[in-house]
Amino acid sequence: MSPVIGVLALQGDVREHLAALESAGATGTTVRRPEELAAVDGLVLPGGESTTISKLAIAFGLMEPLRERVRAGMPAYGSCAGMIMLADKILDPRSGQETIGGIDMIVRRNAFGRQNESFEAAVDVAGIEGGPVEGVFIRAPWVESVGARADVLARHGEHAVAVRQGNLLATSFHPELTGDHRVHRLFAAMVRAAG
Ligand SMILES: NC(=O)CC[C@H](N)C(=O)O
Repeated sequence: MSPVIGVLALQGDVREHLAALESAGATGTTVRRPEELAAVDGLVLPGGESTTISKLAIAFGLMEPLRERVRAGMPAYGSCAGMIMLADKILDPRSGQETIGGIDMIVRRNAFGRQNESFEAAVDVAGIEGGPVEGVFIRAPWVESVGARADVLARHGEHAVAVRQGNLLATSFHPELTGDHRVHRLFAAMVRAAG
């Protein structure tokens, strides 16, 4: 059976992730309410603006349910702002900014520069066959440091840009914008394996 994977739909590039999940053989659905979160097998946290996503998650009563499901082992994949949401710690949070946490790492927001410094780069990701993926970096975070429980799957230059810890996966870049669905296939396989 194809797993049902939610996309947190508070803000950000929700549609692109839903399309990428469908192409990866999963069923995608939007999640805005705790009841919707309870019904999915895994969750994608899209890119957007992590400060806004944090505020809306609190306002929608989703922050605690998200933390509980992640703690209980629900697979989650965060791209860009979603990576920030899965980090245990932000180096430079805005005041009041919270994360769901779960990955033992410290991230730096906007580390690769501003919007007009956005770029694409080929990124070799451990566990993804068939050559590098095209990474789209838009005001992307990088991983400043990871703890012992997290594995770095990819780097761009010196900096970690893809990390996995158990059922949690995070990338600095946006695979949903490229038409290459291998990262979503990897995540769908993680969700199937957890089910
Ligand atoms: N494309 C993105 O998701 C940008 C992330 C944004 N810079 C943040 O702090 O959330």
